[in-house]
Amino acid sequence: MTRNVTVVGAGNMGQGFGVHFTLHGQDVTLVDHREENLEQAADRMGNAVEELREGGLTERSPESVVEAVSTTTDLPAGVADADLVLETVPEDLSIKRDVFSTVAEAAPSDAVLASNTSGIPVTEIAEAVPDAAERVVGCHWWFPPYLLEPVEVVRGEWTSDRTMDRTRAFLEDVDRRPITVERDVPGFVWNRIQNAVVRESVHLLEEDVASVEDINAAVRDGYARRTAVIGPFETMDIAGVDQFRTVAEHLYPHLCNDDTAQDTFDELLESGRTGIESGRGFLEYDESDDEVLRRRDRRLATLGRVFDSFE
Ligand SMILES: NC(=O)C1=CN([C@@H]2O[C@H](COP(=O)(O)OP(=O)(O)OC[C@H]3O[C@@H](n4cnc5c(N)ncnc54)[C@H](O)[C@@H]3O)[C@@H](O)[C@H]2O)C=CC1
Ligand SMILES: O=C(O)[C@@H](O)C(=O)[C@H](O)[C@@H](O)CO
Repeated sequence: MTRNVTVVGAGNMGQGFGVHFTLHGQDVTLVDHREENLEQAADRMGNAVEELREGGLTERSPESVVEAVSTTTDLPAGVADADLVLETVPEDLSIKRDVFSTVAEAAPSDAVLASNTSGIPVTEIAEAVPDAAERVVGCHWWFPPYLLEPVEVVRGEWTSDRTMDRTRAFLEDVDRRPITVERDVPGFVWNRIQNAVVRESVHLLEEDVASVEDINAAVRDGYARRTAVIGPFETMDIAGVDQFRTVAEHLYPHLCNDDTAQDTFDELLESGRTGIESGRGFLEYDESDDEVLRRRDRRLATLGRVFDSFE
C-alpha cells in the first residue's frame, strides 16, 4: 500500500528512510531546516542505493531513487499531504516538541505522527500536542534503517490502539518487523540493552581490563555474532538456565552501574575524536566516513543474505 510519508530530519537516519521508503513503494518527502543537509542527503542516499545494488538487494539506480524523493525546507508544506510523518531530528525533547507542534497543525488530521527517538518517552513528546496525542507513536529504527529489520513501535500514554495498528501495518508494508513496546520506558527495549553493553564496554576500557580493539572484537566476533543467531534467551536455554543463574549471581555485583556517561566520552570529544567524521573516535580510521558506512552496509547486506538463507 502506497502512503505519503514525510520524514522530518535529513541526517543519518533521515537519509536512510528516504532510501528505504522509496525502495518500498512509498511517496517520500524529506524535510530539513538546512538546504545543505538536503543536498548532502541526496549524495548519501545515492551511495546507499549503490551499495544495495552491489549487494543484489535492489535493481533501482541511485539516480532513480534520489529523484523520487521530494525535498523541502518548508515543514508545514512538507507534511500537508502526509499519511504518516516520521520525525527524526536531534535527540532533544524541546526540538522534537517544536517539530511536533508544527506538524500537528499542518499535517492531515488523521496522519500518524511518529518519532524515531532513541529513547525519550513518547508521552513526553506527545505532551506538546494534546489534541493529537492519540496519533503520536514511537517508531524507533536501527541505523541503517534499510538493512536492519526490527523497528520498535512504542505506545505513549495517549497512543490509540488504531495508531499502534496503523504503524505496525505500515512497517509490515515496508518489510520491517514491528517490536511492540507496551510500556513507554526510557530507551524502550534495545537501546537499554545496547547501552548496557556500551556502559560495560567503556567501563572495561577505563579500568584497563582490555584494549579497545579487543573489547570491540570480543563483542563483535563473539557475543554479537552468537546473539545474532539465537538471541539472549535461547542462549541461556542452550547453556542451561542454572548455568546463567550461577554466573549472574557471581557477576551482577561487579558489573558497572554508572548513572552518568563516563568521562571517556568527554575526553574523546574534547580531543576532537568525534567518530568517523573526524577519522577517529574510540578507534582510528584510514578511510573516509562514506567508505566506513559503505563497508558497514556491504557487510550487513552480506549478513542479511546469509540469514535469509536460514530455514
Ligand atoms: N544515528 C543513529 O544511530 C540513530 C539515531 N536515532 C534517533 O534519530 C534522531 C535523528 O538522529 P540522526 O539522524 O543521527 O541525527 P542527525 O543529527 O544526523 O540528523 C538530524 C537532522 O535533523 C535536522 N533538523 C534539526 N532540527 C530540525 C528542524 N527543526 N526541522 C527540520 N530538520 C531539523 C538537522 O539539520 C539534521 O540534518 C535522533 O532522535 C536519534 O536519537 C535513532 C536510531 C539510530
Ligand atoms: O544504535 C542504533 O541504531 C539505535 O538503537 C539508536 O537509537 C541509538 O541512537 C544509538 O545510535 C545510540 O544509542
